[in-house]
Amino acid sequence: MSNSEHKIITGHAGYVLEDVPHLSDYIPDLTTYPNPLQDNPSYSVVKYVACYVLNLKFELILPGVGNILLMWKILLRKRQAVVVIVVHKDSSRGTHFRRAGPRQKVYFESEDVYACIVTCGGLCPGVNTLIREVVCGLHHMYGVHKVLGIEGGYRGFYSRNTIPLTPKDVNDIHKRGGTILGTSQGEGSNDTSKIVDNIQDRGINQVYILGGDGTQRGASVIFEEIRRRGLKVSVVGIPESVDNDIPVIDKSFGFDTAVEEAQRAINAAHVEAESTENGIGVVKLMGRQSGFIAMYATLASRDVDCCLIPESPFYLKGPGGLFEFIRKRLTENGHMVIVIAEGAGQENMQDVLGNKLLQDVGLWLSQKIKDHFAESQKMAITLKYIDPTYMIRAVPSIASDNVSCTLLAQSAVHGAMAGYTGFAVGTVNGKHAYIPFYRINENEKKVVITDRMWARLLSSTNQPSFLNPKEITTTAQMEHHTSNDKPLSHH
Ligand SMILES: Nc1ncnc2c1ncn2[C@@H]1O[C@H](COP(=O)(O)OP(=O)(O)OP(=O)(O)O)[C@@H](O)[C@H]1O
Ligand SMILES: O=P(O)(O)OC[C@H]1O[C@](O)(CO)[C@@H](O)[C@@H]1O
Ligand SMILES: [Mg+2]
Repeated sequence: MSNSEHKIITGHAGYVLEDVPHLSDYIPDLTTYPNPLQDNPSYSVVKYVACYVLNLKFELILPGVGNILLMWKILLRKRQAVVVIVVHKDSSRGTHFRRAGPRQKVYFESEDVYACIVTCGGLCPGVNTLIREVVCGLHHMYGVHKVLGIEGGYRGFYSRNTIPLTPKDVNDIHKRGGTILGTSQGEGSNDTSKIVDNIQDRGINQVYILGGDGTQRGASVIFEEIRRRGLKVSVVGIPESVDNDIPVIDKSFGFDTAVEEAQRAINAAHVEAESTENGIGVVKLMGRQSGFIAMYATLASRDVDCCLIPESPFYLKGPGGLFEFIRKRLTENGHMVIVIAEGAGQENMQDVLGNKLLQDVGLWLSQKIKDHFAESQKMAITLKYIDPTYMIRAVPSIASDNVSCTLLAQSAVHGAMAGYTGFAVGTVNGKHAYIPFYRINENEKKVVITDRMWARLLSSTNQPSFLNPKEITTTAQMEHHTSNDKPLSHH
């Protein structure tokens, strides 16, 4: 299987499984071992033993009155139980991914596993939790005792010291923000060949890679090189984006924490704004390419009068423009809060020659508002600008993200132990799945401004959409294709 080839299995009723690579694809006659979880007392009490997600076989299609029933029979080894999964007609079509979870057979003996963890790219709440849970998952579920932390991102493989990681070492790291391993950013800041040499020389056979889009592209290249060399090494990506802009997956870990933390800035802006006559609070939030943080922080807060995101262009002057709306809201309420994602309004920030100005959009907008109301001299305003950018991602993750990270780490460990490789873990339509790297790396997820969620936001703030009906139709047509890309369900 070359880089350009994907492992795609098709079935009846338009069923497509976009599968992930497996060590046995390129290494013949690998020995398998019973999954040690079968003797784990914690799992023995699980009634339905569905923790063993067997490699499902498509068995039979029954056309029904409204639905086509897809029946998958899973013979559970331990209890000989039969589970039938029913999938509705529409969801049986389209793309499916392999369900994450422990398998009956593993491809590594516990004492032979030598795992490593590396964290790259920008920070995100929850990274330490993931490190902790990969270490603890390997240790407690599979009896793996050799786990190495690579310091300082990819280049740490060949230029930095490593740290042995035991459950004791990582015991309370999830209570801290950042990454205990350190990180590095920037394309081209690694050397794949040297990384794989290092993996090979050390005898590492499981590599857990935490990081954003660039990191996952790097993981894919490392996997390709490992496969080219025929090494028995599982490469697992755990994609991260505080902006929640990873395609395919439902939500990225750390996003909820960032939205929670953003509330503190919005609350402060609101307190400042309502304390003075015609007070305006402007809060700039993360999101260079997508406005999910700004949108969810606005929906959560209810104190926000206007939310501006990269996906929804806006204009300042004239009827339907931002200045008109600000004047109206100040007249009605006496104060207002504006949330702006850092990538919003780039189309406005050009010099007279049309060149892009590399400015802080929050500062730019604040100045424009001040200038406008100073010039018109009919309304004195007081504007306070808050920029909590890095504060919202440098915090420890909240409880719900800790749970997500724990489960993601466990899915990652189960996948590697089962011999899968070259995949990313993530939640798709509510279920953990093993997703091929090319799917994670194909594009960035955006807020779809013709979708219900943006409509809900507009109705909650009652702000202008800044779009005329013709533009809305065009946008809807363009976005129809992208929103249809999401897999409907999975294997
Ligand atoms: N296209 C690529 N191919 C191979 N490796 C890459 C690629 N892009 C980035 N990398 C590697 O991944 C590391 C992290 O990438 P990058 O700095 O783009 O951050 P990221 O993972 O996208 O996270 P964030 O966007 O949150 O900063 C880089 O330092 C580099 O080593
Ligand atoms: O300055 P850095 O470390 O690149 O990170 C900032 C960026 O990271 C992102 O969250 C993307 O992960 C952007 O929205 C943000 O501007
Ligand atoms: Mg990136």
